Amino acid sequence: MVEPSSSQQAFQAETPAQKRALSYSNTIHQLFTSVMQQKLPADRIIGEYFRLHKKHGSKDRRVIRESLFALFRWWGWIKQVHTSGQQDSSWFASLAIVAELEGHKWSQFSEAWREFANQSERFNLSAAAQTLSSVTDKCQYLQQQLKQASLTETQLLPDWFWQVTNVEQSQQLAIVEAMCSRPPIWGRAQTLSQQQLINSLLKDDVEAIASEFFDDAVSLGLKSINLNAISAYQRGELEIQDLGSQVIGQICQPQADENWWDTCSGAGGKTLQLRSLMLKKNPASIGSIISSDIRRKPLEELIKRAKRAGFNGISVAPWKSDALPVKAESFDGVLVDAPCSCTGTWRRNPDMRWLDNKDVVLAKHELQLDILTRSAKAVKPKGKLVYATCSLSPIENEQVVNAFLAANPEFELQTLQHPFTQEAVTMLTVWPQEANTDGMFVAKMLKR
Ligand SMILES: C[S@@+](CC[C@H](N)C(=O)[O-])C[C@H]1O[C@@H](n2cnc3c(N)ncnc32)[C@H](O)[C@@H]1O
Repeated sequence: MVEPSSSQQAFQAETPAQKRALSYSNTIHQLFTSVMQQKLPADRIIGEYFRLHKKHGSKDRRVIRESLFALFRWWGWIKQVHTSGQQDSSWFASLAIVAELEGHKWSQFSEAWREFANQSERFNLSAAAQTLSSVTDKCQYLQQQLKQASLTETQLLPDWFWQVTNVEQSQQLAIVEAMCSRPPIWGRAQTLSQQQLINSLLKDDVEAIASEFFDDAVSLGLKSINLNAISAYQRGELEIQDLGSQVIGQICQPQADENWWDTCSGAGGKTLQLRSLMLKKNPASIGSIISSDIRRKPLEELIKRAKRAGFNGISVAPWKSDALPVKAESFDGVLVDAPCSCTGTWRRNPDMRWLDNKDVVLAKHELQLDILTRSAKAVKPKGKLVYATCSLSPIENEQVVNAFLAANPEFELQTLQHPFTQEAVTMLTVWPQEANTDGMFVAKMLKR
């Protein structure tokens, strides 16, 4: 971590709000610099900071966290303002601008940041005259504030994102709009019905809304929640899983008596969904799932989560995509949720779009194809093979599936109905703007 700079001496803070605004600014600058220099996720840096600095109350944490994430969300524009890296007038301008762009409620602090910025001749910032709801409104507001800048909406995502995604121009604005807002927290009713879960959450003062797309999905809104204070979570009746990610289990459509292999299960978000879907079809389901991953820790976490839900039928088999850890040609279904660039999760991690570069998309193609090819050997005749990623790039998606199919003609693509748009497709990309989710990709193949 870098030491906070002594901006207090350079900028005149007289009122209590100005003093507080300077103190927040120091902390946010320290965290921002750490993320950029160490190239580590902002979530991790901020989590570690709050663990070590217990003095911050919940309001302080909110101002610091939301301002930090906002800087990354709007960095495509802000980097044209804050060019020095120092805690100078351009830094205060950046803080004031992102508070305005996000409509943050702490106007006493954003006013102070604006006053500090305006002490320099470079800036003459004013608050927005009205609520800025669209990215285009925001672009126009900022362009008026910064006459020398040349701003466009597509700058809010790195150039290389547009190069690796083949997005039609008519769709670009909708994608930027989604990528510059946060999706809600999505949950899944794991052992209860959707309505039973909503009723149970209400008792813990959490208002959940039923998803119109899946009868076990609920939106828990945008406010951060303390899961440990929610009884449905403690009893394993609720799992947190983005709605885009839930598409994958729905496409797998496991039958109650099937056996599945989840080859890159991580901590088992999708394993648990598969088992829940089996048990909802038949509470006496004799189906089973074997979950594998290169990392052992998440597999331990998966066992705990399965126990919390009271799920039988789940076991783990670590592997590192070498020799099969399971019996060949023995599974009704194999799910390959492959490691990828995670560009589809940028709404929740806006810093990653600036920390990563094009290489993250180009680097995993061979590994993805290798994992898919090896995993496919476990599918039995007439069995299903599902390939998924949370990438929005055809390089990690369609190109991997096409290369696999060319070398493995015994598999054929199945036509799918996109659950949000109802389109019939063979390769399904969930775009974040379709249903307020993360982005995902899925293709389902059948073994002849
Ligand atoms: C997209 S994540 C899986 C997320 C998980 N399925 C879920 O729903 O929460 C990809 C996983 O692949 C694992 N992985 C990476 N390389 C691997 C390899 N060579 N063999 C097996 N698993 C691997 C990672 O550890 C990571 O947990």
